[in-house]
Amino acid sequence: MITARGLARTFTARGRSVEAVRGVDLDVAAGELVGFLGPNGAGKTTTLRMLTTLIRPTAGTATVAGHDLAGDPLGVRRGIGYVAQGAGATPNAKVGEEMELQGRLYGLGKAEARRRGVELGERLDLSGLSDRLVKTLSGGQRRRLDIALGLVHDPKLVFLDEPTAALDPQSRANLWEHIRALRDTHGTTVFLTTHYLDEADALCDRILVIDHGRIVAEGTPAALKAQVSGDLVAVSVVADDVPRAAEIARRVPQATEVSTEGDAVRFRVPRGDQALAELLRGLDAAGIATTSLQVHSPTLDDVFLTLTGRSLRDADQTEAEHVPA
Ligand SMILES: Nc1ncnc2c1ncn2[C@@H]1O[C@H](COP(=O)(O)OP(=O)(O)OP(=O)(O)O)[C@@H](O)[C@H]1O
Repeated sequence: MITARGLARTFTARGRSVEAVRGVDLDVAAGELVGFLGPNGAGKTTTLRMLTTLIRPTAGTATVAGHDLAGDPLGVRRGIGYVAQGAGATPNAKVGEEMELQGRLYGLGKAEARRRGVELGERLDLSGLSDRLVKTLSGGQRRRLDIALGLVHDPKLVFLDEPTAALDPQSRANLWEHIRALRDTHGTTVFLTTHYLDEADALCDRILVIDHGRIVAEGTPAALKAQVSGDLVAVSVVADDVPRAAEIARRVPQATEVSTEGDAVRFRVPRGDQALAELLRGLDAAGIATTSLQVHSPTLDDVFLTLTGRSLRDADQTEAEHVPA
């Protein structure tokens, strides 16, 4: 559905050159729900704007929804939906009118545009709102309307730029359901940007992590997290037993970074759940009682930290501090 090779974009602003995207390779298959994750200023929106024909790449090639980006931008535009950040419904228009207008802009007849508006309204929980002014909608309803407008021509591929930015947790969870349904019920390929770790983790089949205009990691959320040094296992025992417990931990297959602190023994292992059984058997055989046991799985932030030496949250902070006023 998307293939991109060496996609790059440099901006020149106030005599200064900014390499926003520095050679991105992407492959997205039909029916995938892919997340493009990175801190503010990483190059997510610029990549999306290139893939949706809104800006031209400085270098690289891409095929999007079966059409060559440079050779057939109109074909790309017909085949995709794009829901931009803070996307575009007119505040003083009525919801129903806005949907119908969008359908007409895509060349649908009046009756067909109206029918399509009703159908999308039902799909995105907007039924009963068609006479409401856009500006009176809640944040969640507004985002669902933006998505409905992006789907009016029934694209097989939809790009969502920060779809849940600024929504409260309940509206975000609700929107995730709708985004999942796009793929699960309608087979739509979804490519979305986010800088929310939990969103990428909960929603996406596959994640591409971008930083400073380059893709630094790619995989399923589980595979990415497994790349990090693994789960952290912590076991507490009676203080006198700590040296023996540490010895038993060292014998757990694939255990690394075994350390002790107070009454706790900690180590890393690829699969914490499996290691736990092994560890408990060893402790039991040695007659050592445990007072607590914990397994911490790595987060996507740990992945980013391992790859870049910075936390995603810190990176966001750093970028935010550099945004000119
Ligand atoms: N039109 C432009 N002119 C100059 N620089 C730009 C322009 N658009 C983007 N940039 C710069 O390119 C870099 C990447 O920006 P981009 O908007 O793609 O990041 P992003 O990952 O989408 O961030 P956010 O999460 O904040 O939307 C930033 O340094 C940004 O300031």
